Amino acid sequence: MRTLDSTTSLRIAVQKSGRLTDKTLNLLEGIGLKFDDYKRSLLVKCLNFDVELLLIRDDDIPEYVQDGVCDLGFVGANVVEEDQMDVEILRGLNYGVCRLSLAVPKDGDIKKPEDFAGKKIATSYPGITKRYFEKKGIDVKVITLSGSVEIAPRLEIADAICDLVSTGNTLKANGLDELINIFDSETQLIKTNKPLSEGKQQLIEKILQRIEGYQKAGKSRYIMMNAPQESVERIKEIIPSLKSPTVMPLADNGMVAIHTVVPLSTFWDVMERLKEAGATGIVMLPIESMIA
Ligand SMILES: Nc1ncnc2c1ncn2[C@@H]1O[C@H](COP(=O)(O)OP(=O)(O)OP(=O)(O)O)[C@@H](O)[C@H]1O
Ligand SMILES: O=P(O)(O)OC[C@H]1O[C@H](OP(=O)(O)OP(=O)(O)O)[C@H](O)[C@@H]1O
Ligand SMILES: [Mg+2]
Repeated sequence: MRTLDSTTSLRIAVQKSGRLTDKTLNLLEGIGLKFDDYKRSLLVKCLNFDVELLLIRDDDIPEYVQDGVCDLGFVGANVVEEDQMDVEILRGLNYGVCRLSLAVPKDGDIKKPEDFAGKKIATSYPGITKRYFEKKGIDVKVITLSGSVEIAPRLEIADAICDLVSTGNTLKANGLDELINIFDSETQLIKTNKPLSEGKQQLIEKILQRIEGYQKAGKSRYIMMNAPQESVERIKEIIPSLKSPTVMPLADNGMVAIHTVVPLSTFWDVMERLKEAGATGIVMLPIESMIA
């Protein structure tokens, strides 16, 4: 086992190849970390920070972080919850959003949790599934499969399944109905509980602040518009600004330029009302990062 001292780089575990890989690497690049060609190696040096990425299977990430082989890891909450490792969850990251659900063959006789008593449930998440039924005091037989779980009822290996669902298309394609959502998941940033050097702790703090800025920016848009001076007060009322808008006079008499930031969720509503209030030339720009 590696000893964690100030001379080693901050090591971050990332899924090597799967649903979380591109989004995690985009996030890391989005907060300003630059990497060499990460497709070629399993251990990738960061070019501008004392950081390295370890690219591994997602199932291995919580254990690597628990053992201090990696200091941080990006992994689904479903895997963290399944493995019950001793790690700290630093924050949720709003991607890889899915749920772990119990699903049953259409028109079958399982309709509620009690109906699962004595039934066989196929899953890649035996820990979460068993704990769910143990809490309810219902006896079930859990069959662990590493993939293609949805096919198990048709092969008569199981009466029901417990698997990840997002759109529900995979369930539908296999003639299954989603019955009970037992766990909501998203990607999480996890940290080792092993002692870390002062330098690493500071770097983690910096990474966390940048992620916060990056997440806020993703949910906001910078907007610019022109408007008659007399519309400014009405426009200010419409814009649910994070900060008060910047208002600048234009060369055209009586016209001003207004710049501000709006939450993406309200953008289209705000845009329509701004037009009604007399704003013209409305431009929306994505924001790369927002520091408080
Ligand atoms: N349909 C989905 N929609 C959104 N997120 C999902 C979906 N399916 C899985 N995820 C999330 O993405 C993570 C990785 O999924 P993926 O299918 O790439 O894992 P895997 O096949 O176990 O990969 P590995 O080879 O690394 O073990 C899951 O643990 C879960 O958190
Ligand atoms: O509700 P849906 O949007 O259809 O998504 C659900 C499917 O996504 C995941 O599999 P994935 O596609 O990652 O394949 P894998 O299990 O083979 O890795 C999960 O295991 C389900 O099978
Ligand atoms: Mg996996």
